[in-house]
Amino acid sequence: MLKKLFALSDQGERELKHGIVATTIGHLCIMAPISLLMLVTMGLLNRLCGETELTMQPGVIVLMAAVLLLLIFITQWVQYNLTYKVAYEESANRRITLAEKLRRLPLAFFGQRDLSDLTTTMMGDCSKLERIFSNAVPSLFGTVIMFVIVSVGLLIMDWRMGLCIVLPVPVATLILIAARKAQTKAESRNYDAHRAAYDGVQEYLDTIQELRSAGLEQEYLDGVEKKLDYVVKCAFRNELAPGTAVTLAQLTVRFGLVAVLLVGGLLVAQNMLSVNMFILYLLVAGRVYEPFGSCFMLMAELFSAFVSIERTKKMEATVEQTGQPVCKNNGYDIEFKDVSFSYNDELVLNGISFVAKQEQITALVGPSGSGKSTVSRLAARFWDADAGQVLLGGVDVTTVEPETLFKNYAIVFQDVTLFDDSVMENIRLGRAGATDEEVLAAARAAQCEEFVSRLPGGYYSNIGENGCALSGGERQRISIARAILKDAPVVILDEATASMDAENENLVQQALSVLLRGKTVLVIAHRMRTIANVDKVVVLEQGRVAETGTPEELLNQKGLFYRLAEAQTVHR
Ligand SMILES: Nc1ncnc2c1ncn2[C@@H]1O[C@H](COP(=O)(O)OP(=O)(O)OP(=O)(O)O)[C@@H](O)[C@H]1O
Repeated sequence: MLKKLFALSDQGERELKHGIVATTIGHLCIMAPISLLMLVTMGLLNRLCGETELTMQPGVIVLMAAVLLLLIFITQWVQYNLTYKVAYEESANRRITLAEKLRRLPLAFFGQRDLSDLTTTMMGDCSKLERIFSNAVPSLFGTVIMFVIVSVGLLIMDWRMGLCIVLPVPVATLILIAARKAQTKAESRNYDAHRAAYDGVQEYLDTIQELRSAGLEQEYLDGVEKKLDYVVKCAFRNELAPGTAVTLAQLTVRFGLVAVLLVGGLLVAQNMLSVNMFILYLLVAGRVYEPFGSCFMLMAELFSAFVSIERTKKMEATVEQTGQPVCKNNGYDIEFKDVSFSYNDELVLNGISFVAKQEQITALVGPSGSGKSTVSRLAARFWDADAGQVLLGGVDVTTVEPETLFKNYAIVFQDVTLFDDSVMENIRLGRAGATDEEVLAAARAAQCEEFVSRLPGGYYSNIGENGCALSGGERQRISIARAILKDAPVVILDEATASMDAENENLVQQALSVLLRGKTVLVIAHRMRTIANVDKVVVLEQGRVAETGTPEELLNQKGLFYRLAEAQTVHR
């Protein structure tokens, strides 16, 4: 039950149970001094009443107190060790499991969740659960179990006085449960507000150049400020809901002591209860609610943690991309067989069929938004098709584990991602373990030499966050060098040469044409110049294949391809 409720591992559940047992024993030990207090009080009362015989020797009482203190220390030490161990280990495991999960998720998942959402789940939610497991859960369960045991004893000894002590606790718990819905709502709203503010600040920093040049910086900052104000409001409301409920609950349990005083006094006056029993219940009532003070607060914290647990569970439940660890392909033809695909229920590819043959360059052409990039992403199983099949050398790509499949592909994306590292390491990303000489050869083939020689440290120069120290064309050449280094049998070029000047583009085209020989190449290019020498063109229009053929055949057909080519000639 604990495993399911708190999304724990088997070991985590086991250790949490041990922690709960230790906490319960700890709480019971804390209750034990009441019996000692009772003995001392009764001894004092006897003395006041003139009796000379001691109920218990002072030495025995001191010894018992020492034993109890030792017991309390041991149980608390065990409880502390167990609960903190389980909390930190579980948290580390949870983060590793989530990271592993992310590795196996389709890219579609990242399109639906933004970065701050994922970061919050991986870091924020995990930290929150760490706190909850080290603190709230064992203490909460320990307190409840201790209270049930003590309550049974109290009810057996005197059910009337027992009820006075027991009843306020379920009433206080009901108050907290009733407030839970409002608390969960406030917690979700608070989370969304934080995320929106985080996104706003992040976007502001990412787009500061554009905002400044458009004179919109102040306007944008006003928007961010509003989001931050809303965060303050939400955070306040988020504290208010559980705060009110916890205060009410704590007040309710205090009525237990009042009830013991009133009912007990009345029963003693009517000779229906002994003074000793009255004192015992008074002592118990003064002590038994103590753990509940912090417990109610922890309960409110636990309710809020359920929102984090749900988010974590949701992420863990996302369907992974699985498949065989081997790809038994026969050659490297890429075939699309009646493939359809939607982003968020919006159909963007509809019954796409074509073959991109090995040792040939196949160009995907079409107006903006016609689905070219989507086709290339499906070819490498970044996403899985909703219907139809994508085959690599006759093997359905959905039957192969993505990591195994990716080994066959070298991809040059439209948006190049570079790391805050040297040129050398950024290129080496194409093939981990490549020697410096191999990296340099790939860099030269991609025409990087000219701009790298201008950098102060050459290939060892740091290029800043996402290559901010480089121009668009230079970034793309690094990306091409990566692909050259990887030397994979299938190459996908997504607008690979878009940011280069004519001179550079020609040089890179030369390098690519040598590299691409004998490979299956799928190239997305808007410029007709870049596809003049391709073997086959697949023209897309609104997610369908409009035409296929060689560039000459399509020009002669005078269809969409011809019109696109014409339009570019006119506009050049
Ligand atoms: N991650 C995404 N989420 C939702 N819709 C998307 C996503 N990526 C693309 N689309 C939509 O899918 C359609 C096809 O996009 P795609 O990028 O494949 O077209 P394209 O032909 O490559 O366009 P372009 O030439 O402008 O790059 C477009 O309508 C686009 O808005």
